[in-house]
Amino acid sequence: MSPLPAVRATGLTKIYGRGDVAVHALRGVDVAFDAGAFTAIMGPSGSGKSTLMHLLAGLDEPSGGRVLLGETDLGGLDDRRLTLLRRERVGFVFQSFNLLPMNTAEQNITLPCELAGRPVDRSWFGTLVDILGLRERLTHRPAELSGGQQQRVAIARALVTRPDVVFADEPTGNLDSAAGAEVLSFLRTCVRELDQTVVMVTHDPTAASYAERVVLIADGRLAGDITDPTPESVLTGLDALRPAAAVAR
Ligand SMILES: Nc1ncnc2c1ncn2[C@@H]1O[C@H](COP(=O)(O)OP(=O)(O)OP(=O)(O)O)[C@@H](O)[C@H]1O
Repeated sequence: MSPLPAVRATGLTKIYGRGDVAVHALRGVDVAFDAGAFTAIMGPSGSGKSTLMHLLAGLDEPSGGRVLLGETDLGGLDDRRLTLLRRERVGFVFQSFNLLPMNTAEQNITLPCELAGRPVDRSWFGTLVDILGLRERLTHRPAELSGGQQQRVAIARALVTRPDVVFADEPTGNLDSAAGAEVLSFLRTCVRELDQTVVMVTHDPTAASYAERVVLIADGRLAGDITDPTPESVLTGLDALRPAAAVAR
């Protein structure tokens, strides 16, 4: 039997608004993300990537279909349970880092444990800090760190509770290409060496090539699946979506 995916969606639909102004952002998506894998989600602007990620992370409710985080059906959870699940079983990395400016790097990293009222697992914390190259930066505040270092702090923060899955939304969008490449290498190392699960939305084929798999979305539907992507294979996959996207509009 194959191991349970970290997160999966079946028949997922999302309609924003009603009647004439209704937008069908997702039109029936079936997709599973393996535990211990680094997957990128790509597709044209407006294809439904952010919507999919928000539904997978329990940040918004689907119009139809199901999301399962491990064995937990998110549809069966009330608001309080969903909040707890997001806090304890899901990690987030944003384009804009979202660190607390008055807190040190260490305080930013351990914040999710504080919010969950859980002790920090010091050995795991140490592993993360070493893998992410933050040992010498722990007493610095965000303003004293480079963009790449800030994003590495955000990655450590996302991983400190050992979540089932980390969702990264354009994690390199605010970084120059060298810092972006470094952050992506660190993310990949966290997946490979620490057996973490990362699902990343990106517009950048080079960023996507750091993942082990790229899931393509067009017009609210799954439109492709690339294993061991290269920037070239991702570009080819995206190019193939163009006519379909144009016809759909
Ligand atoms: N809150 C909302 N209300 C109404 N329509 C929305 C809302 N959020 C998204 N949409 C629409 O749903 C569709 C999918 O949007 P989504 O943000 O998921 O796409 P995306 O692929 O992430 O786009 P981008 O790459 O531009 O960020 C788009 O047509 C968008 O305009």
